[in-house]
Amino acid sequence: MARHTARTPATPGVLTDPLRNRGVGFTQAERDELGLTGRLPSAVLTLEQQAQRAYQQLQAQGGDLAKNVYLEQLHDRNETLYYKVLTDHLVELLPVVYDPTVGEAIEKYSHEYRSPRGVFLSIDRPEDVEKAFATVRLGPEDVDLIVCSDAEQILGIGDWGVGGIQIAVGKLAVYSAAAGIDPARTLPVSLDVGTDREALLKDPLYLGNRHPRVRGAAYDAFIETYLRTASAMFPRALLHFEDFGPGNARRILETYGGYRIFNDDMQGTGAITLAAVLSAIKISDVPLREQKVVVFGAGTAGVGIADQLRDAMARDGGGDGGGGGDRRQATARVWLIDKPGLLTRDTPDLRDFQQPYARDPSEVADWTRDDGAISLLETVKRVKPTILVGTSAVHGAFTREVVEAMAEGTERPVILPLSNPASRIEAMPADIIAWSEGKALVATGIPVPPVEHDGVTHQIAQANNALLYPGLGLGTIVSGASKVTDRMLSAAARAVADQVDVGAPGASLLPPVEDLRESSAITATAVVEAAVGDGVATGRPSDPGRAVRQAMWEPVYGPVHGDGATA
Ligand SMILES: NC(=O)C1=CN([C@@H]2O[C@H](COP(=O)(O)OP(=O)(O)OC[C@H]3O[C@@H](n4cnc5c(N)ncnc54)[C@H](O)[C@@H]3O)[C@@H](O)[C@H]2O)C=CC1
Ligand SMILES: CC(=O)C(=O)O
Ligand SMILES: [Mg+2]
Repeated sequence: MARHTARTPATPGVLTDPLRNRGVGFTQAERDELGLTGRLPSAVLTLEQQAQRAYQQLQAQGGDLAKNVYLEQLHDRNETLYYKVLTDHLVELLPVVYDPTVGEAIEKYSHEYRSPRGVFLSIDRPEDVEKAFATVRLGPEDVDLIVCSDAEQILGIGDWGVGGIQIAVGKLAVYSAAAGIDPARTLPVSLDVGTDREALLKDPLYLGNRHPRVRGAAYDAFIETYLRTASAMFPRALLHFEDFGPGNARRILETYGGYRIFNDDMQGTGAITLAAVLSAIKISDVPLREQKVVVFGAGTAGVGIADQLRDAMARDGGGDGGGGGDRRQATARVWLIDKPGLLTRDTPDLRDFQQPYARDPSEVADWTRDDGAISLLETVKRVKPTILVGTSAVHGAFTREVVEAMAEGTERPVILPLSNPASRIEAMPADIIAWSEGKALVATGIPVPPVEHDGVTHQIAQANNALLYPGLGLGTIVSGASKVTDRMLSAAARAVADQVDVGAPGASLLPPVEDLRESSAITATAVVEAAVGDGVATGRPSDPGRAVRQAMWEPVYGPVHGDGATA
């Protein structure tokens, strides 16, 4: 007797395409038109009702990682609904889809994997780069933004191989939720060059290339193939680089400056830190040119920050930040500390980007050394810095002694433990504020609740590049800027700082996350104006503020598109 296998009817394409799917949000007429008759329960819900249900389901998840996984599944099912939930609850959900939970999602990627999102490019098949991009079926005018990562230095948690796709996904979610960049016009990309993490290489479920990281000429050729192909196929796209290792991040940015490229860890982080410093100056009254900056952790982010603070100090001294005496003087107001302690010209194996800041050994000849190294504490005591930046991913590096020495050396020390995720922060704000007796002006990379001290509520600004790069990206897209210039970065930093009122005691140094959409629009407008001023804009809107707001996508159901439609 013939055997009959029960068959589930095939799901219509529109229900499996997250950009078009609305599930029970489709009206009866739309269901008939799209061939969905009888394929959904009878009720029709509004987007608001669907968002309520999704939010209830989200609350039932046990813990932030489970919430992240739930939201990613929603993202893969119905993108409009995902962004509706995310934007309606941005303060609560930003830490779930982004920093710090995204770090955990990346570590567990191969085990929590449900479905692919993004474009996976493998160094073992560079000839497939064009073919892979062709599968997204988007034309040259259809892509505004691509975020890629090779995942060598994810946040402060190191090399996570193909799991790094989730940092690209998370960064794009912030772009769309915070700055209204249309998610249909964005692509997350994994550049899978292998991993040096033994545990991943040995994990039978690991989903990436199972070999050590490829370096040298083959790596460079792969990056070049990516850049050449992406910019030829999608010439309007801004190419955002995220969480590359210190050896590659800056080299790629400098080598390929001719492309429309942006390194978030260097440029975005530098600009948001400059914004926090500009706000702090309004409180401390110490002019920018007189600041003294110690950076602990002189890698991609640390030296990116040093460069932007240095250029801003040089401009404040009367220069253009581009060269000459002011720049030299500003450089001399920055001290870098890395694993060997304070970096001096005779420190072995200095990286090329650290060299400009390395101190003259004669200047520190009588400073105390531990095992030959000049410590952070000794540097703080000697230099009396006004600003201390942490980008080392060393938890607890800002000890009580260090914070007390900062507070002894200057009236209102600016202390910025910027390392992510929470397990890597150099010190918690509650400690910094207590140890400095309420004097320190603090901002952190992760979201931190306010701190009460001596009758003052200190709002802790989130100095995470996410508070700046969405507006910067939107301004770059709206202006059609051919590159991201230094002036666009400093305009973004100023625009962010200008939104802050530091009049009240304990005021935050940066705008709050709940205002991120409005703040991003203001930042984007300043970026468009700077792009026009710098002569790199290819579009010149007569009213930049209006053009920015008109360009911002919102999560609402628009016209429906049947199978075969591209929108
Ligand atoms: N708040 C924000 O927006 C951002 C924060 N970050 C955070 O900054 C941290 C560093 O990130 P990247 O610069 O990309 O990494 P990186 O690897 O390029 O830099 C880290 C640097 O810290 C140094 N370091 C490690 N141990 C040290 C020690 N014991 N003493 C002194 N220096 C030490 C390393 O040698 C390296 O130069 C991460 O935690 C990351 O999450 C990075 C980008 C943006
Ligand atoms: C925020 C960010 O880009 C980082 O921690 O790497
Ligand atoms: Mg990063």
